Amino acid sequence: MTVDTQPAPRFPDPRDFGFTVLDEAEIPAELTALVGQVRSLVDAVAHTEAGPEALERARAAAAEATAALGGERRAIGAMVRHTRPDGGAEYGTVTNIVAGPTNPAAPPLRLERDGDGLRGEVVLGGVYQGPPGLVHGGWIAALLDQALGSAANAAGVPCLTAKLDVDYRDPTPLNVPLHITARVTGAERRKVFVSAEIRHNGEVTAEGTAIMVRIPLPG
Ligand SMILES: CCCCCCCC/C=C\CCCCCCCC(=O)SCCNC(=O)CCNC(=O)[C@H](O)C(C)(C)COP(=O)(O)OP(=O)(O)OC[C@H]1O[C@@H](n2cnc3c(N)ncnc32)[C@H](O)[C@@H]1OP(=O)(O)O
Repeated sequence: MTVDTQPAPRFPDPRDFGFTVLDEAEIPAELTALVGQVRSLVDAVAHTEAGPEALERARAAAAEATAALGGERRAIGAMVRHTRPDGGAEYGTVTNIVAGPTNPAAPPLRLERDGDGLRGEVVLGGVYQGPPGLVHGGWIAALLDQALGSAANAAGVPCLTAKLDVDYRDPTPLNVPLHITARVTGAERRKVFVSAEIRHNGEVTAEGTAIMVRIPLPG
């Protein structure tokens, strides 16, 4: 048996490649609170049965809130740095649709290191619905892709998904804690092989495997 004693490579600093990077501590608490409020609003709008007057009041308040933010916008591609307890850094885009901390459309999924992989927990409400009472299959794939990509990137290798396979084993319910795990299972030249699962109550509802391909970085 071969034991790999190589330390994981350090993820390159995206600033060295022209990306804007903010530390997650730089995200104002007021923005985090606003993002949470907008998530609640989206859920309320999607499910409301309020009458016309209440709907018009809510629309006007939403228009006012949009105007209050002015025209100042963060650049597309801006990244956020998360510093792990061991001092290492992990990066993602700040508006990532699955995990972005400033994106109200993201659940968000937060992943942390667990042994040689990652794990996280997420609850998806009715705005992630596909079949009645169940999570949309595309969102299941999105959760798995994020976990798979994060596992490969957490191993210090900037890479993109080249191939994603999803097995939908059992229906994935809404409004319950979903447990997600992901790990690197192998590597060959520029390919990194990764595997992930979504579980509810300990039962696997979906499994994903992917081939991630390392991005050639200049220099
Ligand atoms: C320091 C700054 C870094 C900044 C960037 C940070 C990254 C992210 C950081 C944090 C993220 C956290 C998590 C994110 C999670 C979400 C992930 C996503 O959603 S990714 C978006 C969707 N995916 C795409 O848009 C890819 C589109 N495809 C491509 O760009 C190319 O096809 C690419 C790069 C994948 C490969 O193209 P080629 O020209 O560079 O390389 P070729 O030679 O074709 O392939 C290399 C090897 O890969 C295999 N390969 C390529 N495609 C394959 C496929 N579909 N199936 C199987 N193998 C494939 C080939 O057979 C070859 O293997 P052999 O070395 O010969 O053994």
